[in-house]
Amino acid sequence: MSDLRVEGLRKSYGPHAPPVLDGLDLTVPSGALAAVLGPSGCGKTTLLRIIAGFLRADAGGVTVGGRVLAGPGVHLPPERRRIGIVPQEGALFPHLSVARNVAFGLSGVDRTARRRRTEEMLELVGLAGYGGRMPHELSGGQQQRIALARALAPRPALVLLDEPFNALDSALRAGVRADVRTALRLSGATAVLVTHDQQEALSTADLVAVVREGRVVQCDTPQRVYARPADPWVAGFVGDAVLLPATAHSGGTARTALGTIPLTTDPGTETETRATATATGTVLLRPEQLELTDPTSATVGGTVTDVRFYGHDAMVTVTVDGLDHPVDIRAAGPLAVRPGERTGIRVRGNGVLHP
Ligand SMILES: Nc1ncnc2c1ncn2[C@@H]1O[C@H](COP(=O)(O)OP(=O)(O)OP(=O)(O)O)[C@@H](O)[C@H]1O
Repeated sequence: MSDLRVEGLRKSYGPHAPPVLDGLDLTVPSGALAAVLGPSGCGKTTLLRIIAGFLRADAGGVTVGGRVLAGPGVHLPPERRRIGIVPQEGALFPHLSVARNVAFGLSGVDRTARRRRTEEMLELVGLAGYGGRMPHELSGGQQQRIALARALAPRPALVLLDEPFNALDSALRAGVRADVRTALRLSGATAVLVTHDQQEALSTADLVAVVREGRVVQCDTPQRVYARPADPWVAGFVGDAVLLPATAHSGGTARTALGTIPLTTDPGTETETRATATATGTVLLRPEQLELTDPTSATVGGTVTDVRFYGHDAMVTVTVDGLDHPVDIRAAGPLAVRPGERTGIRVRGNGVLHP
C-alpha cells in the first residue's frame, strides 16, 4: 500500500508574504493517479516540491503508505522518500544512453538485475529495443516516456509528474498521455500529475483535485467534478458552464430563463436539503445539455450571436430573451443556424443548484 496523505499543508515564501498553501489536504488511494488541477499561481508546484522534499512546509504533514515524509519535527531528504519524478521536459541526461538513463536510479542493484529491470521498464513504456539510442535520437513524446521509465525503475512508492506534457504539440499530447497512463496503471504506482489543463486532468486521472488559492476545493472522480462541481467557480474552471439565476421549488425543480429545470440531487446529502430548501440560487448546466430547436414552436427563444465550428461539434452563442448574459450551446452534426437568426432552446437532463 502506498496511499498519499497530505494534511493541513501551509507555506508562505517569507514572513510577510501571503500563504501560497493555506491548509491544503489531499488523499490519493494506493495505485490511483490523481491530477492536481488549478490556475497559474495557485500553489501546484509548491505542493509538488514539498511532497518531493525540495521545500519545507511551514505546517502540516505528508505521509506515503503510512510512512511520515514530512511533519512536525520530520523532514526526510528527497533521496530517502522513494519518490520518482517526471519533470516538465523529461530532462534526460543528454550524455547517457536511454538504457543508462533508465538505470540511473538503480544503484546498489547487481548488473544482471539492473539490465533486466531496465528492459522491463522500456517494455512497459512501449520502447523496448530503444536502450542503445541517445536522448537526442528520440522524439519529445518518446523522451517523456523514457523519463517515466527512469522514474518507475527503482519501484518508487509515489510518482510525481510536473506538467509532463507541456512541451509536446497538441497532436502528440493525447497519445503520450494515454501511453503514460497505461504504463502507470500497469506499474501499480500511486501518482500525482500537476496540470493547469482541464482536459488533461479529466481525461487522464482517476481523481481530480481542484486547487484554488492554496486549498483543494474539490477532490473527486473526473465525472463527478464535471457533473457535480463544488461551486460555480469549479464548474467554469473544469469546463464550459451555463449558469442561470434560479428560483428553486420544493419538488426538486428550479425556474430559470430557460424554463423549469429538474435538479440533480444525491439522496440524503446536504445538496438535496439545499435543493429543496433554497429559494434562490444558480443552476449549472453544460452547453451539451442545450439544444437548438425550431423558433416558431419553442417556448424559450433567443438570437444567435456567434458560431464557432470545431469539426466534431460547434459552439453557438445565443442571447436568451429574459436573461442578461448569453449562453453557449454545443451543437453536434451539421449546423443550420447563423449569427442574427432566431432559435428555440430546449434543455436536456438535470441542472445542479448552487446556493
Ligand atoms: N521561491 C519563491 N519565492 C517567492 N515566491 C514564490 C516562489 N515560488 C513560487 N512563489 C509564488 O508562490 C505562488 C504559487 O507558485 P507555484 O509555482 O506553486 O504555483 P503554480 O500553481 O505551480 O503556478 P504555475 O501553474 O504558473 O506553475 C505564486 O504567486 C508564485 O509567485
